[in-house]
Amino acid sequence: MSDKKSIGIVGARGHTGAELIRLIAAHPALELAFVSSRELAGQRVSEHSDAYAGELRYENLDPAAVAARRADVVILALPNGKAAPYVEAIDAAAPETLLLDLSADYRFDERWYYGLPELTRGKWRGERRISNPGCYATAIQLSVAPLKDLLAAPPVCFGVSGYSGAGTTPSDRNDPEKLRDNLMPYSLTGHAHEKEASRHLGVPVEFMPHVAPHFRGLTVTTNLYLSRPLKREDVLARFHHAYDAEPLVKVLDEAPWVSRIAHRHHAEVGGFALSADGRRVVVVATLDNLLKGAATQAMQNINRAIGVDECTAIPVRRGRGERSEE
Ligand SMILES: NC(=O)C1=CN([C@@H]2O[C@H](COP(=O)(O)OP(=O)(O)OC[C@H]3O[C@@H](n4cnc5c(N)ncnc54)[C@H](OP(=O)(O)O)[C@@H]3O)[C@@H](O)[C@H]2O)C=CC1
Ligand SMILES: CC(=O)N[C@@H](CCC(=O)OP(=O)(O)O)C(=O)O
Repeated sequence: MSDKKSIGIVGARGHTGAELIRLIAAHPALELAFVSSRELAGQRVSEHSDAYAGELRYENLDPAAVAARRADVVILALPNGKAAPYVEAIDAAAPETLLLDLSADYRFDERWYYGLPELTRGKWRGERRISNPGCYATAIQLSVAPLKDLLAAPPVCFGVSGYSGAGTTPSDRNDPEKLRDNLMPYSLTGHAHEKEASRHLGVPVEFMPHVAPHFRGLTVTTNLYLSRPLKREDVLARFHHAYDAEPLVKVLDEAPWVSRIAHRHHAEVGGFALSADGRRVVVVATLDNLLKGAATQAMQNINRAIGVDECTAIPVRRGRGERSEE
């Protein structure tokens, strides 16, 4: 009998579900027990994922059926607003299940651990309910946290995402025709990730998202006014101090490019352009919204909760102070 933990994915047809299947297929301590999709029910997972070689087929599982499987771990990768019936069924029938939700539904719920490991792992108290952060919200928080004590005004964050960020439900924001040669602004005040980042940083931020014609990867460029002047080396030192021990956050001298982050598991933070008076700094962050912005971060959180190294099955190479992925 396998001593691996069983894991199921609800919403496994989607962009993040596909990345999770890839990560789990290579995981030494996890075994894919079920994958739920209404559209792909009956089809072999191996026909849709080149990373998975087993016999498993997609199934259409309702909340009661998911809970009845009694998997050790369940990931919900559903559109926003759809998680509650699954959470309720698991709470009732299998409360010991480790449950991770990728949507925004529990990011403001005090009973759930908000898992942005580099910033919140010290707050994990063994919770079995984990809310995975939003993609832009991850980039915003990683950009602001090292300077949080020096803010003279709310940071202003300009975000540009690839259209995989908008999921697979058809909309203007994932329509390649409408995005062709275009940059589409949306939710310019009050975006959910503005509220999420403000809540978890504990300081207000202002966020202006856009979607672009590329498929995956996002950039957040953040303008921060400081309460006292800093030199560029001081800013760099703060970011290095915050992230040099982190395998999945790289601090760069130059501003990172989104074209270099697709399919990579880490976030990059760099640029650090200062105004002449040292009171304004601009920080640029990139990450792959489907990986560090979703599936990879979920895997970090699950790894920690099942008691294995946080980077298990995440392709990261460490050593000599320089961390880069395989
Ligand atoms: N895309 C991204 O960059 C990021 C996404 N997230 C969040 O992760 C979650 C998943 O995102 P993503 O993978 O992009 O979404 P997709 O739209 O690509 O996939 C959604 C999945 O949910 C299933 N689904 C849709 N509606 C329902 C329903 N009513 N009941 C049951 N299943 C349903 C779909 O499969 P089927 O229809 O076959 O059942 C599909 O498998 C979302 O909450 C999103 O906000 C978080 C960070 C980044
Ligand atoms: C381009 C695009 O549309 N991106 C999504 C963010 C994706 C994400 O992280 O979503 P959740 O917070 O919903 O989990 C958006 O702005 O809503």
